[in-house]
Amino acid sequence: RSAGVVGAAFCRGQSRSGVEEGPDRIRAAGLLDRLQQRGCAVKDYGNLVFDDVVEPSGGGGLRSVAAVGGANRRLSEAMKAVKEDGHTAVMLGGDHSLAIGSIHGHAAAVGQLSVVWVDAHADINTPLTTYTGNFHGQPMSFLLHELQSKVPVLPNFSWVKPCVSAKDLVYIGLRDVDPAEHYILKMLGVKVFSISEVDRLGIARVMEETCDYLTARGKKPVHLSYDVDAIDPSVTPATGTPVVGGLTYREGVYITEHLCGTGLLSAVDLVEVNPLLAKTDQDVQSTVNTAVDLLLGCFGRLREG
Ligand SMILES: N[C@](CCCC[B-](O)(O)O)(CCN1CCC(O)CC1)C(=O)O
Ligand SMILES: [Mn+2]
Ligand SMILES: [Mn+2]
Ligand SMILES: [Mn+2]
Repeated sequence: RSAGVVGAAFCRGQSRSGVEEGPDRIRAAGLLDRLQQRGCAVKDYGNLVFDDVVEPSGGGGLRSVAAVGGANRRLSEAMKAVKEDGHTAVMLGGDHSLAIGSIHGHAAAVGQLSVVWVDAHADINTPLTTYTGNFHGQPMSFLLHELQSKVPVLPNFSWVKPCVSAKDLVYIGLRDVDPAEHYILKMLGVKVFSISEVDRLGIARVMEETCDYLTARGKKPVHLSYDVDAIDPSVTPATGTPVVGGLTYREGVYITEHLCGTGLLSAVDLVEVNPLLAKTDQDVQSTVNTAVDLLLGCFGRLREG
C-alpha cells in the first residue's frame, strides 16, 4: 500500500476562513509518520496554495466562481498525477468544493469509479438551486452525467467533464439536505443511507449494503469523499457547518476500516477541518485527531491491533 498526499489549502468554496489551515494541522497531528509506522509508503506532494485569484465582481450570487474553478482545475491535474504514480491518493482540504477537482482528476486517471460520500450534507445543489451560493454545497452537481443539462457553464469551469454516474454514488450520514437536493436525489434514484438508516440498520449493515450495491455491476475503484461534519459535532466541532446527531467516532472509523478491507479504495478526500472554529484547543485536537484516525483506517489500521 502506498499513499500520495496532496494538501489543498483552499477556503473559497464557503465563507468561513480557517479551513485552508486544515492540511497543515492534519500533517502536524502526525498523519504521515503514523502511516509510515504502519509500513505504508508515503509520498507527500505538498500543499497546493491558492494565492487569492483576483475575483471579477458579479458571479450572479455565486461565491468566488472563478477562484473555485481555477483551484479545482489545478487540483484535478495534481490528483491525476498522484494516481498515475500508482498511489492511493489522499486529498487534505480545504472545503468540500475541492471534491470537484479531486474526483475529476481521479477519474481522468482510472476511468469509471464509484463514489462514497460521507457527509451530513448532500453537496449536490446546482448553481441554480443553491441557497447560499457556496460551492462546497454543489460539487456533485458538476460531476454527475445525469445533471449536466441542469448546470450552467461558469467562468473557469469549462474544463470540468462529468465523470460519475448516479448509480455509482452512495451517500452515508445525511441529515441536513436542502429541498432541491432531496428532489435531485429522488429524481436520480441515488442510493442514500441517511443517519436514520444508520440507526435502523447499524453501520455494519450499511457498509455491507453499500459495497454490494457498488460492486453489483462490476468492481470499480472507490473514491471516498469524507466531510468531517458527517461525524457528530461533539467529536469534530472544528468545522464550518456542524449538524447535531452525527456519526459516532466508532461508526466513522468503521466506515474507513470496511472500505479499506474491500481493496477497492483508490482515493480519499478528508475535508472541512477548520481549526479556527472550535472554542478550545481540545476541540481542535479532537477534530484533527479524528481526521487522522479516519485516514489511518483507510490504510489498514485496525482497532484490534
Ligand atoms: N446545503 C447547504 C450546506 C452545504 C454544506 C457543504 B459541506 O461541504 O459542508 O457539506 C445549505 C445548508 N442549509 C442552508 C439553509 C439553512 O436554513 C439550513 C442549512 C449549502 O450551502 O448548499
Ligand atoms: Mn457537510
Ligand atoms: Mn461536504
Ligand atoms: Mn462542512
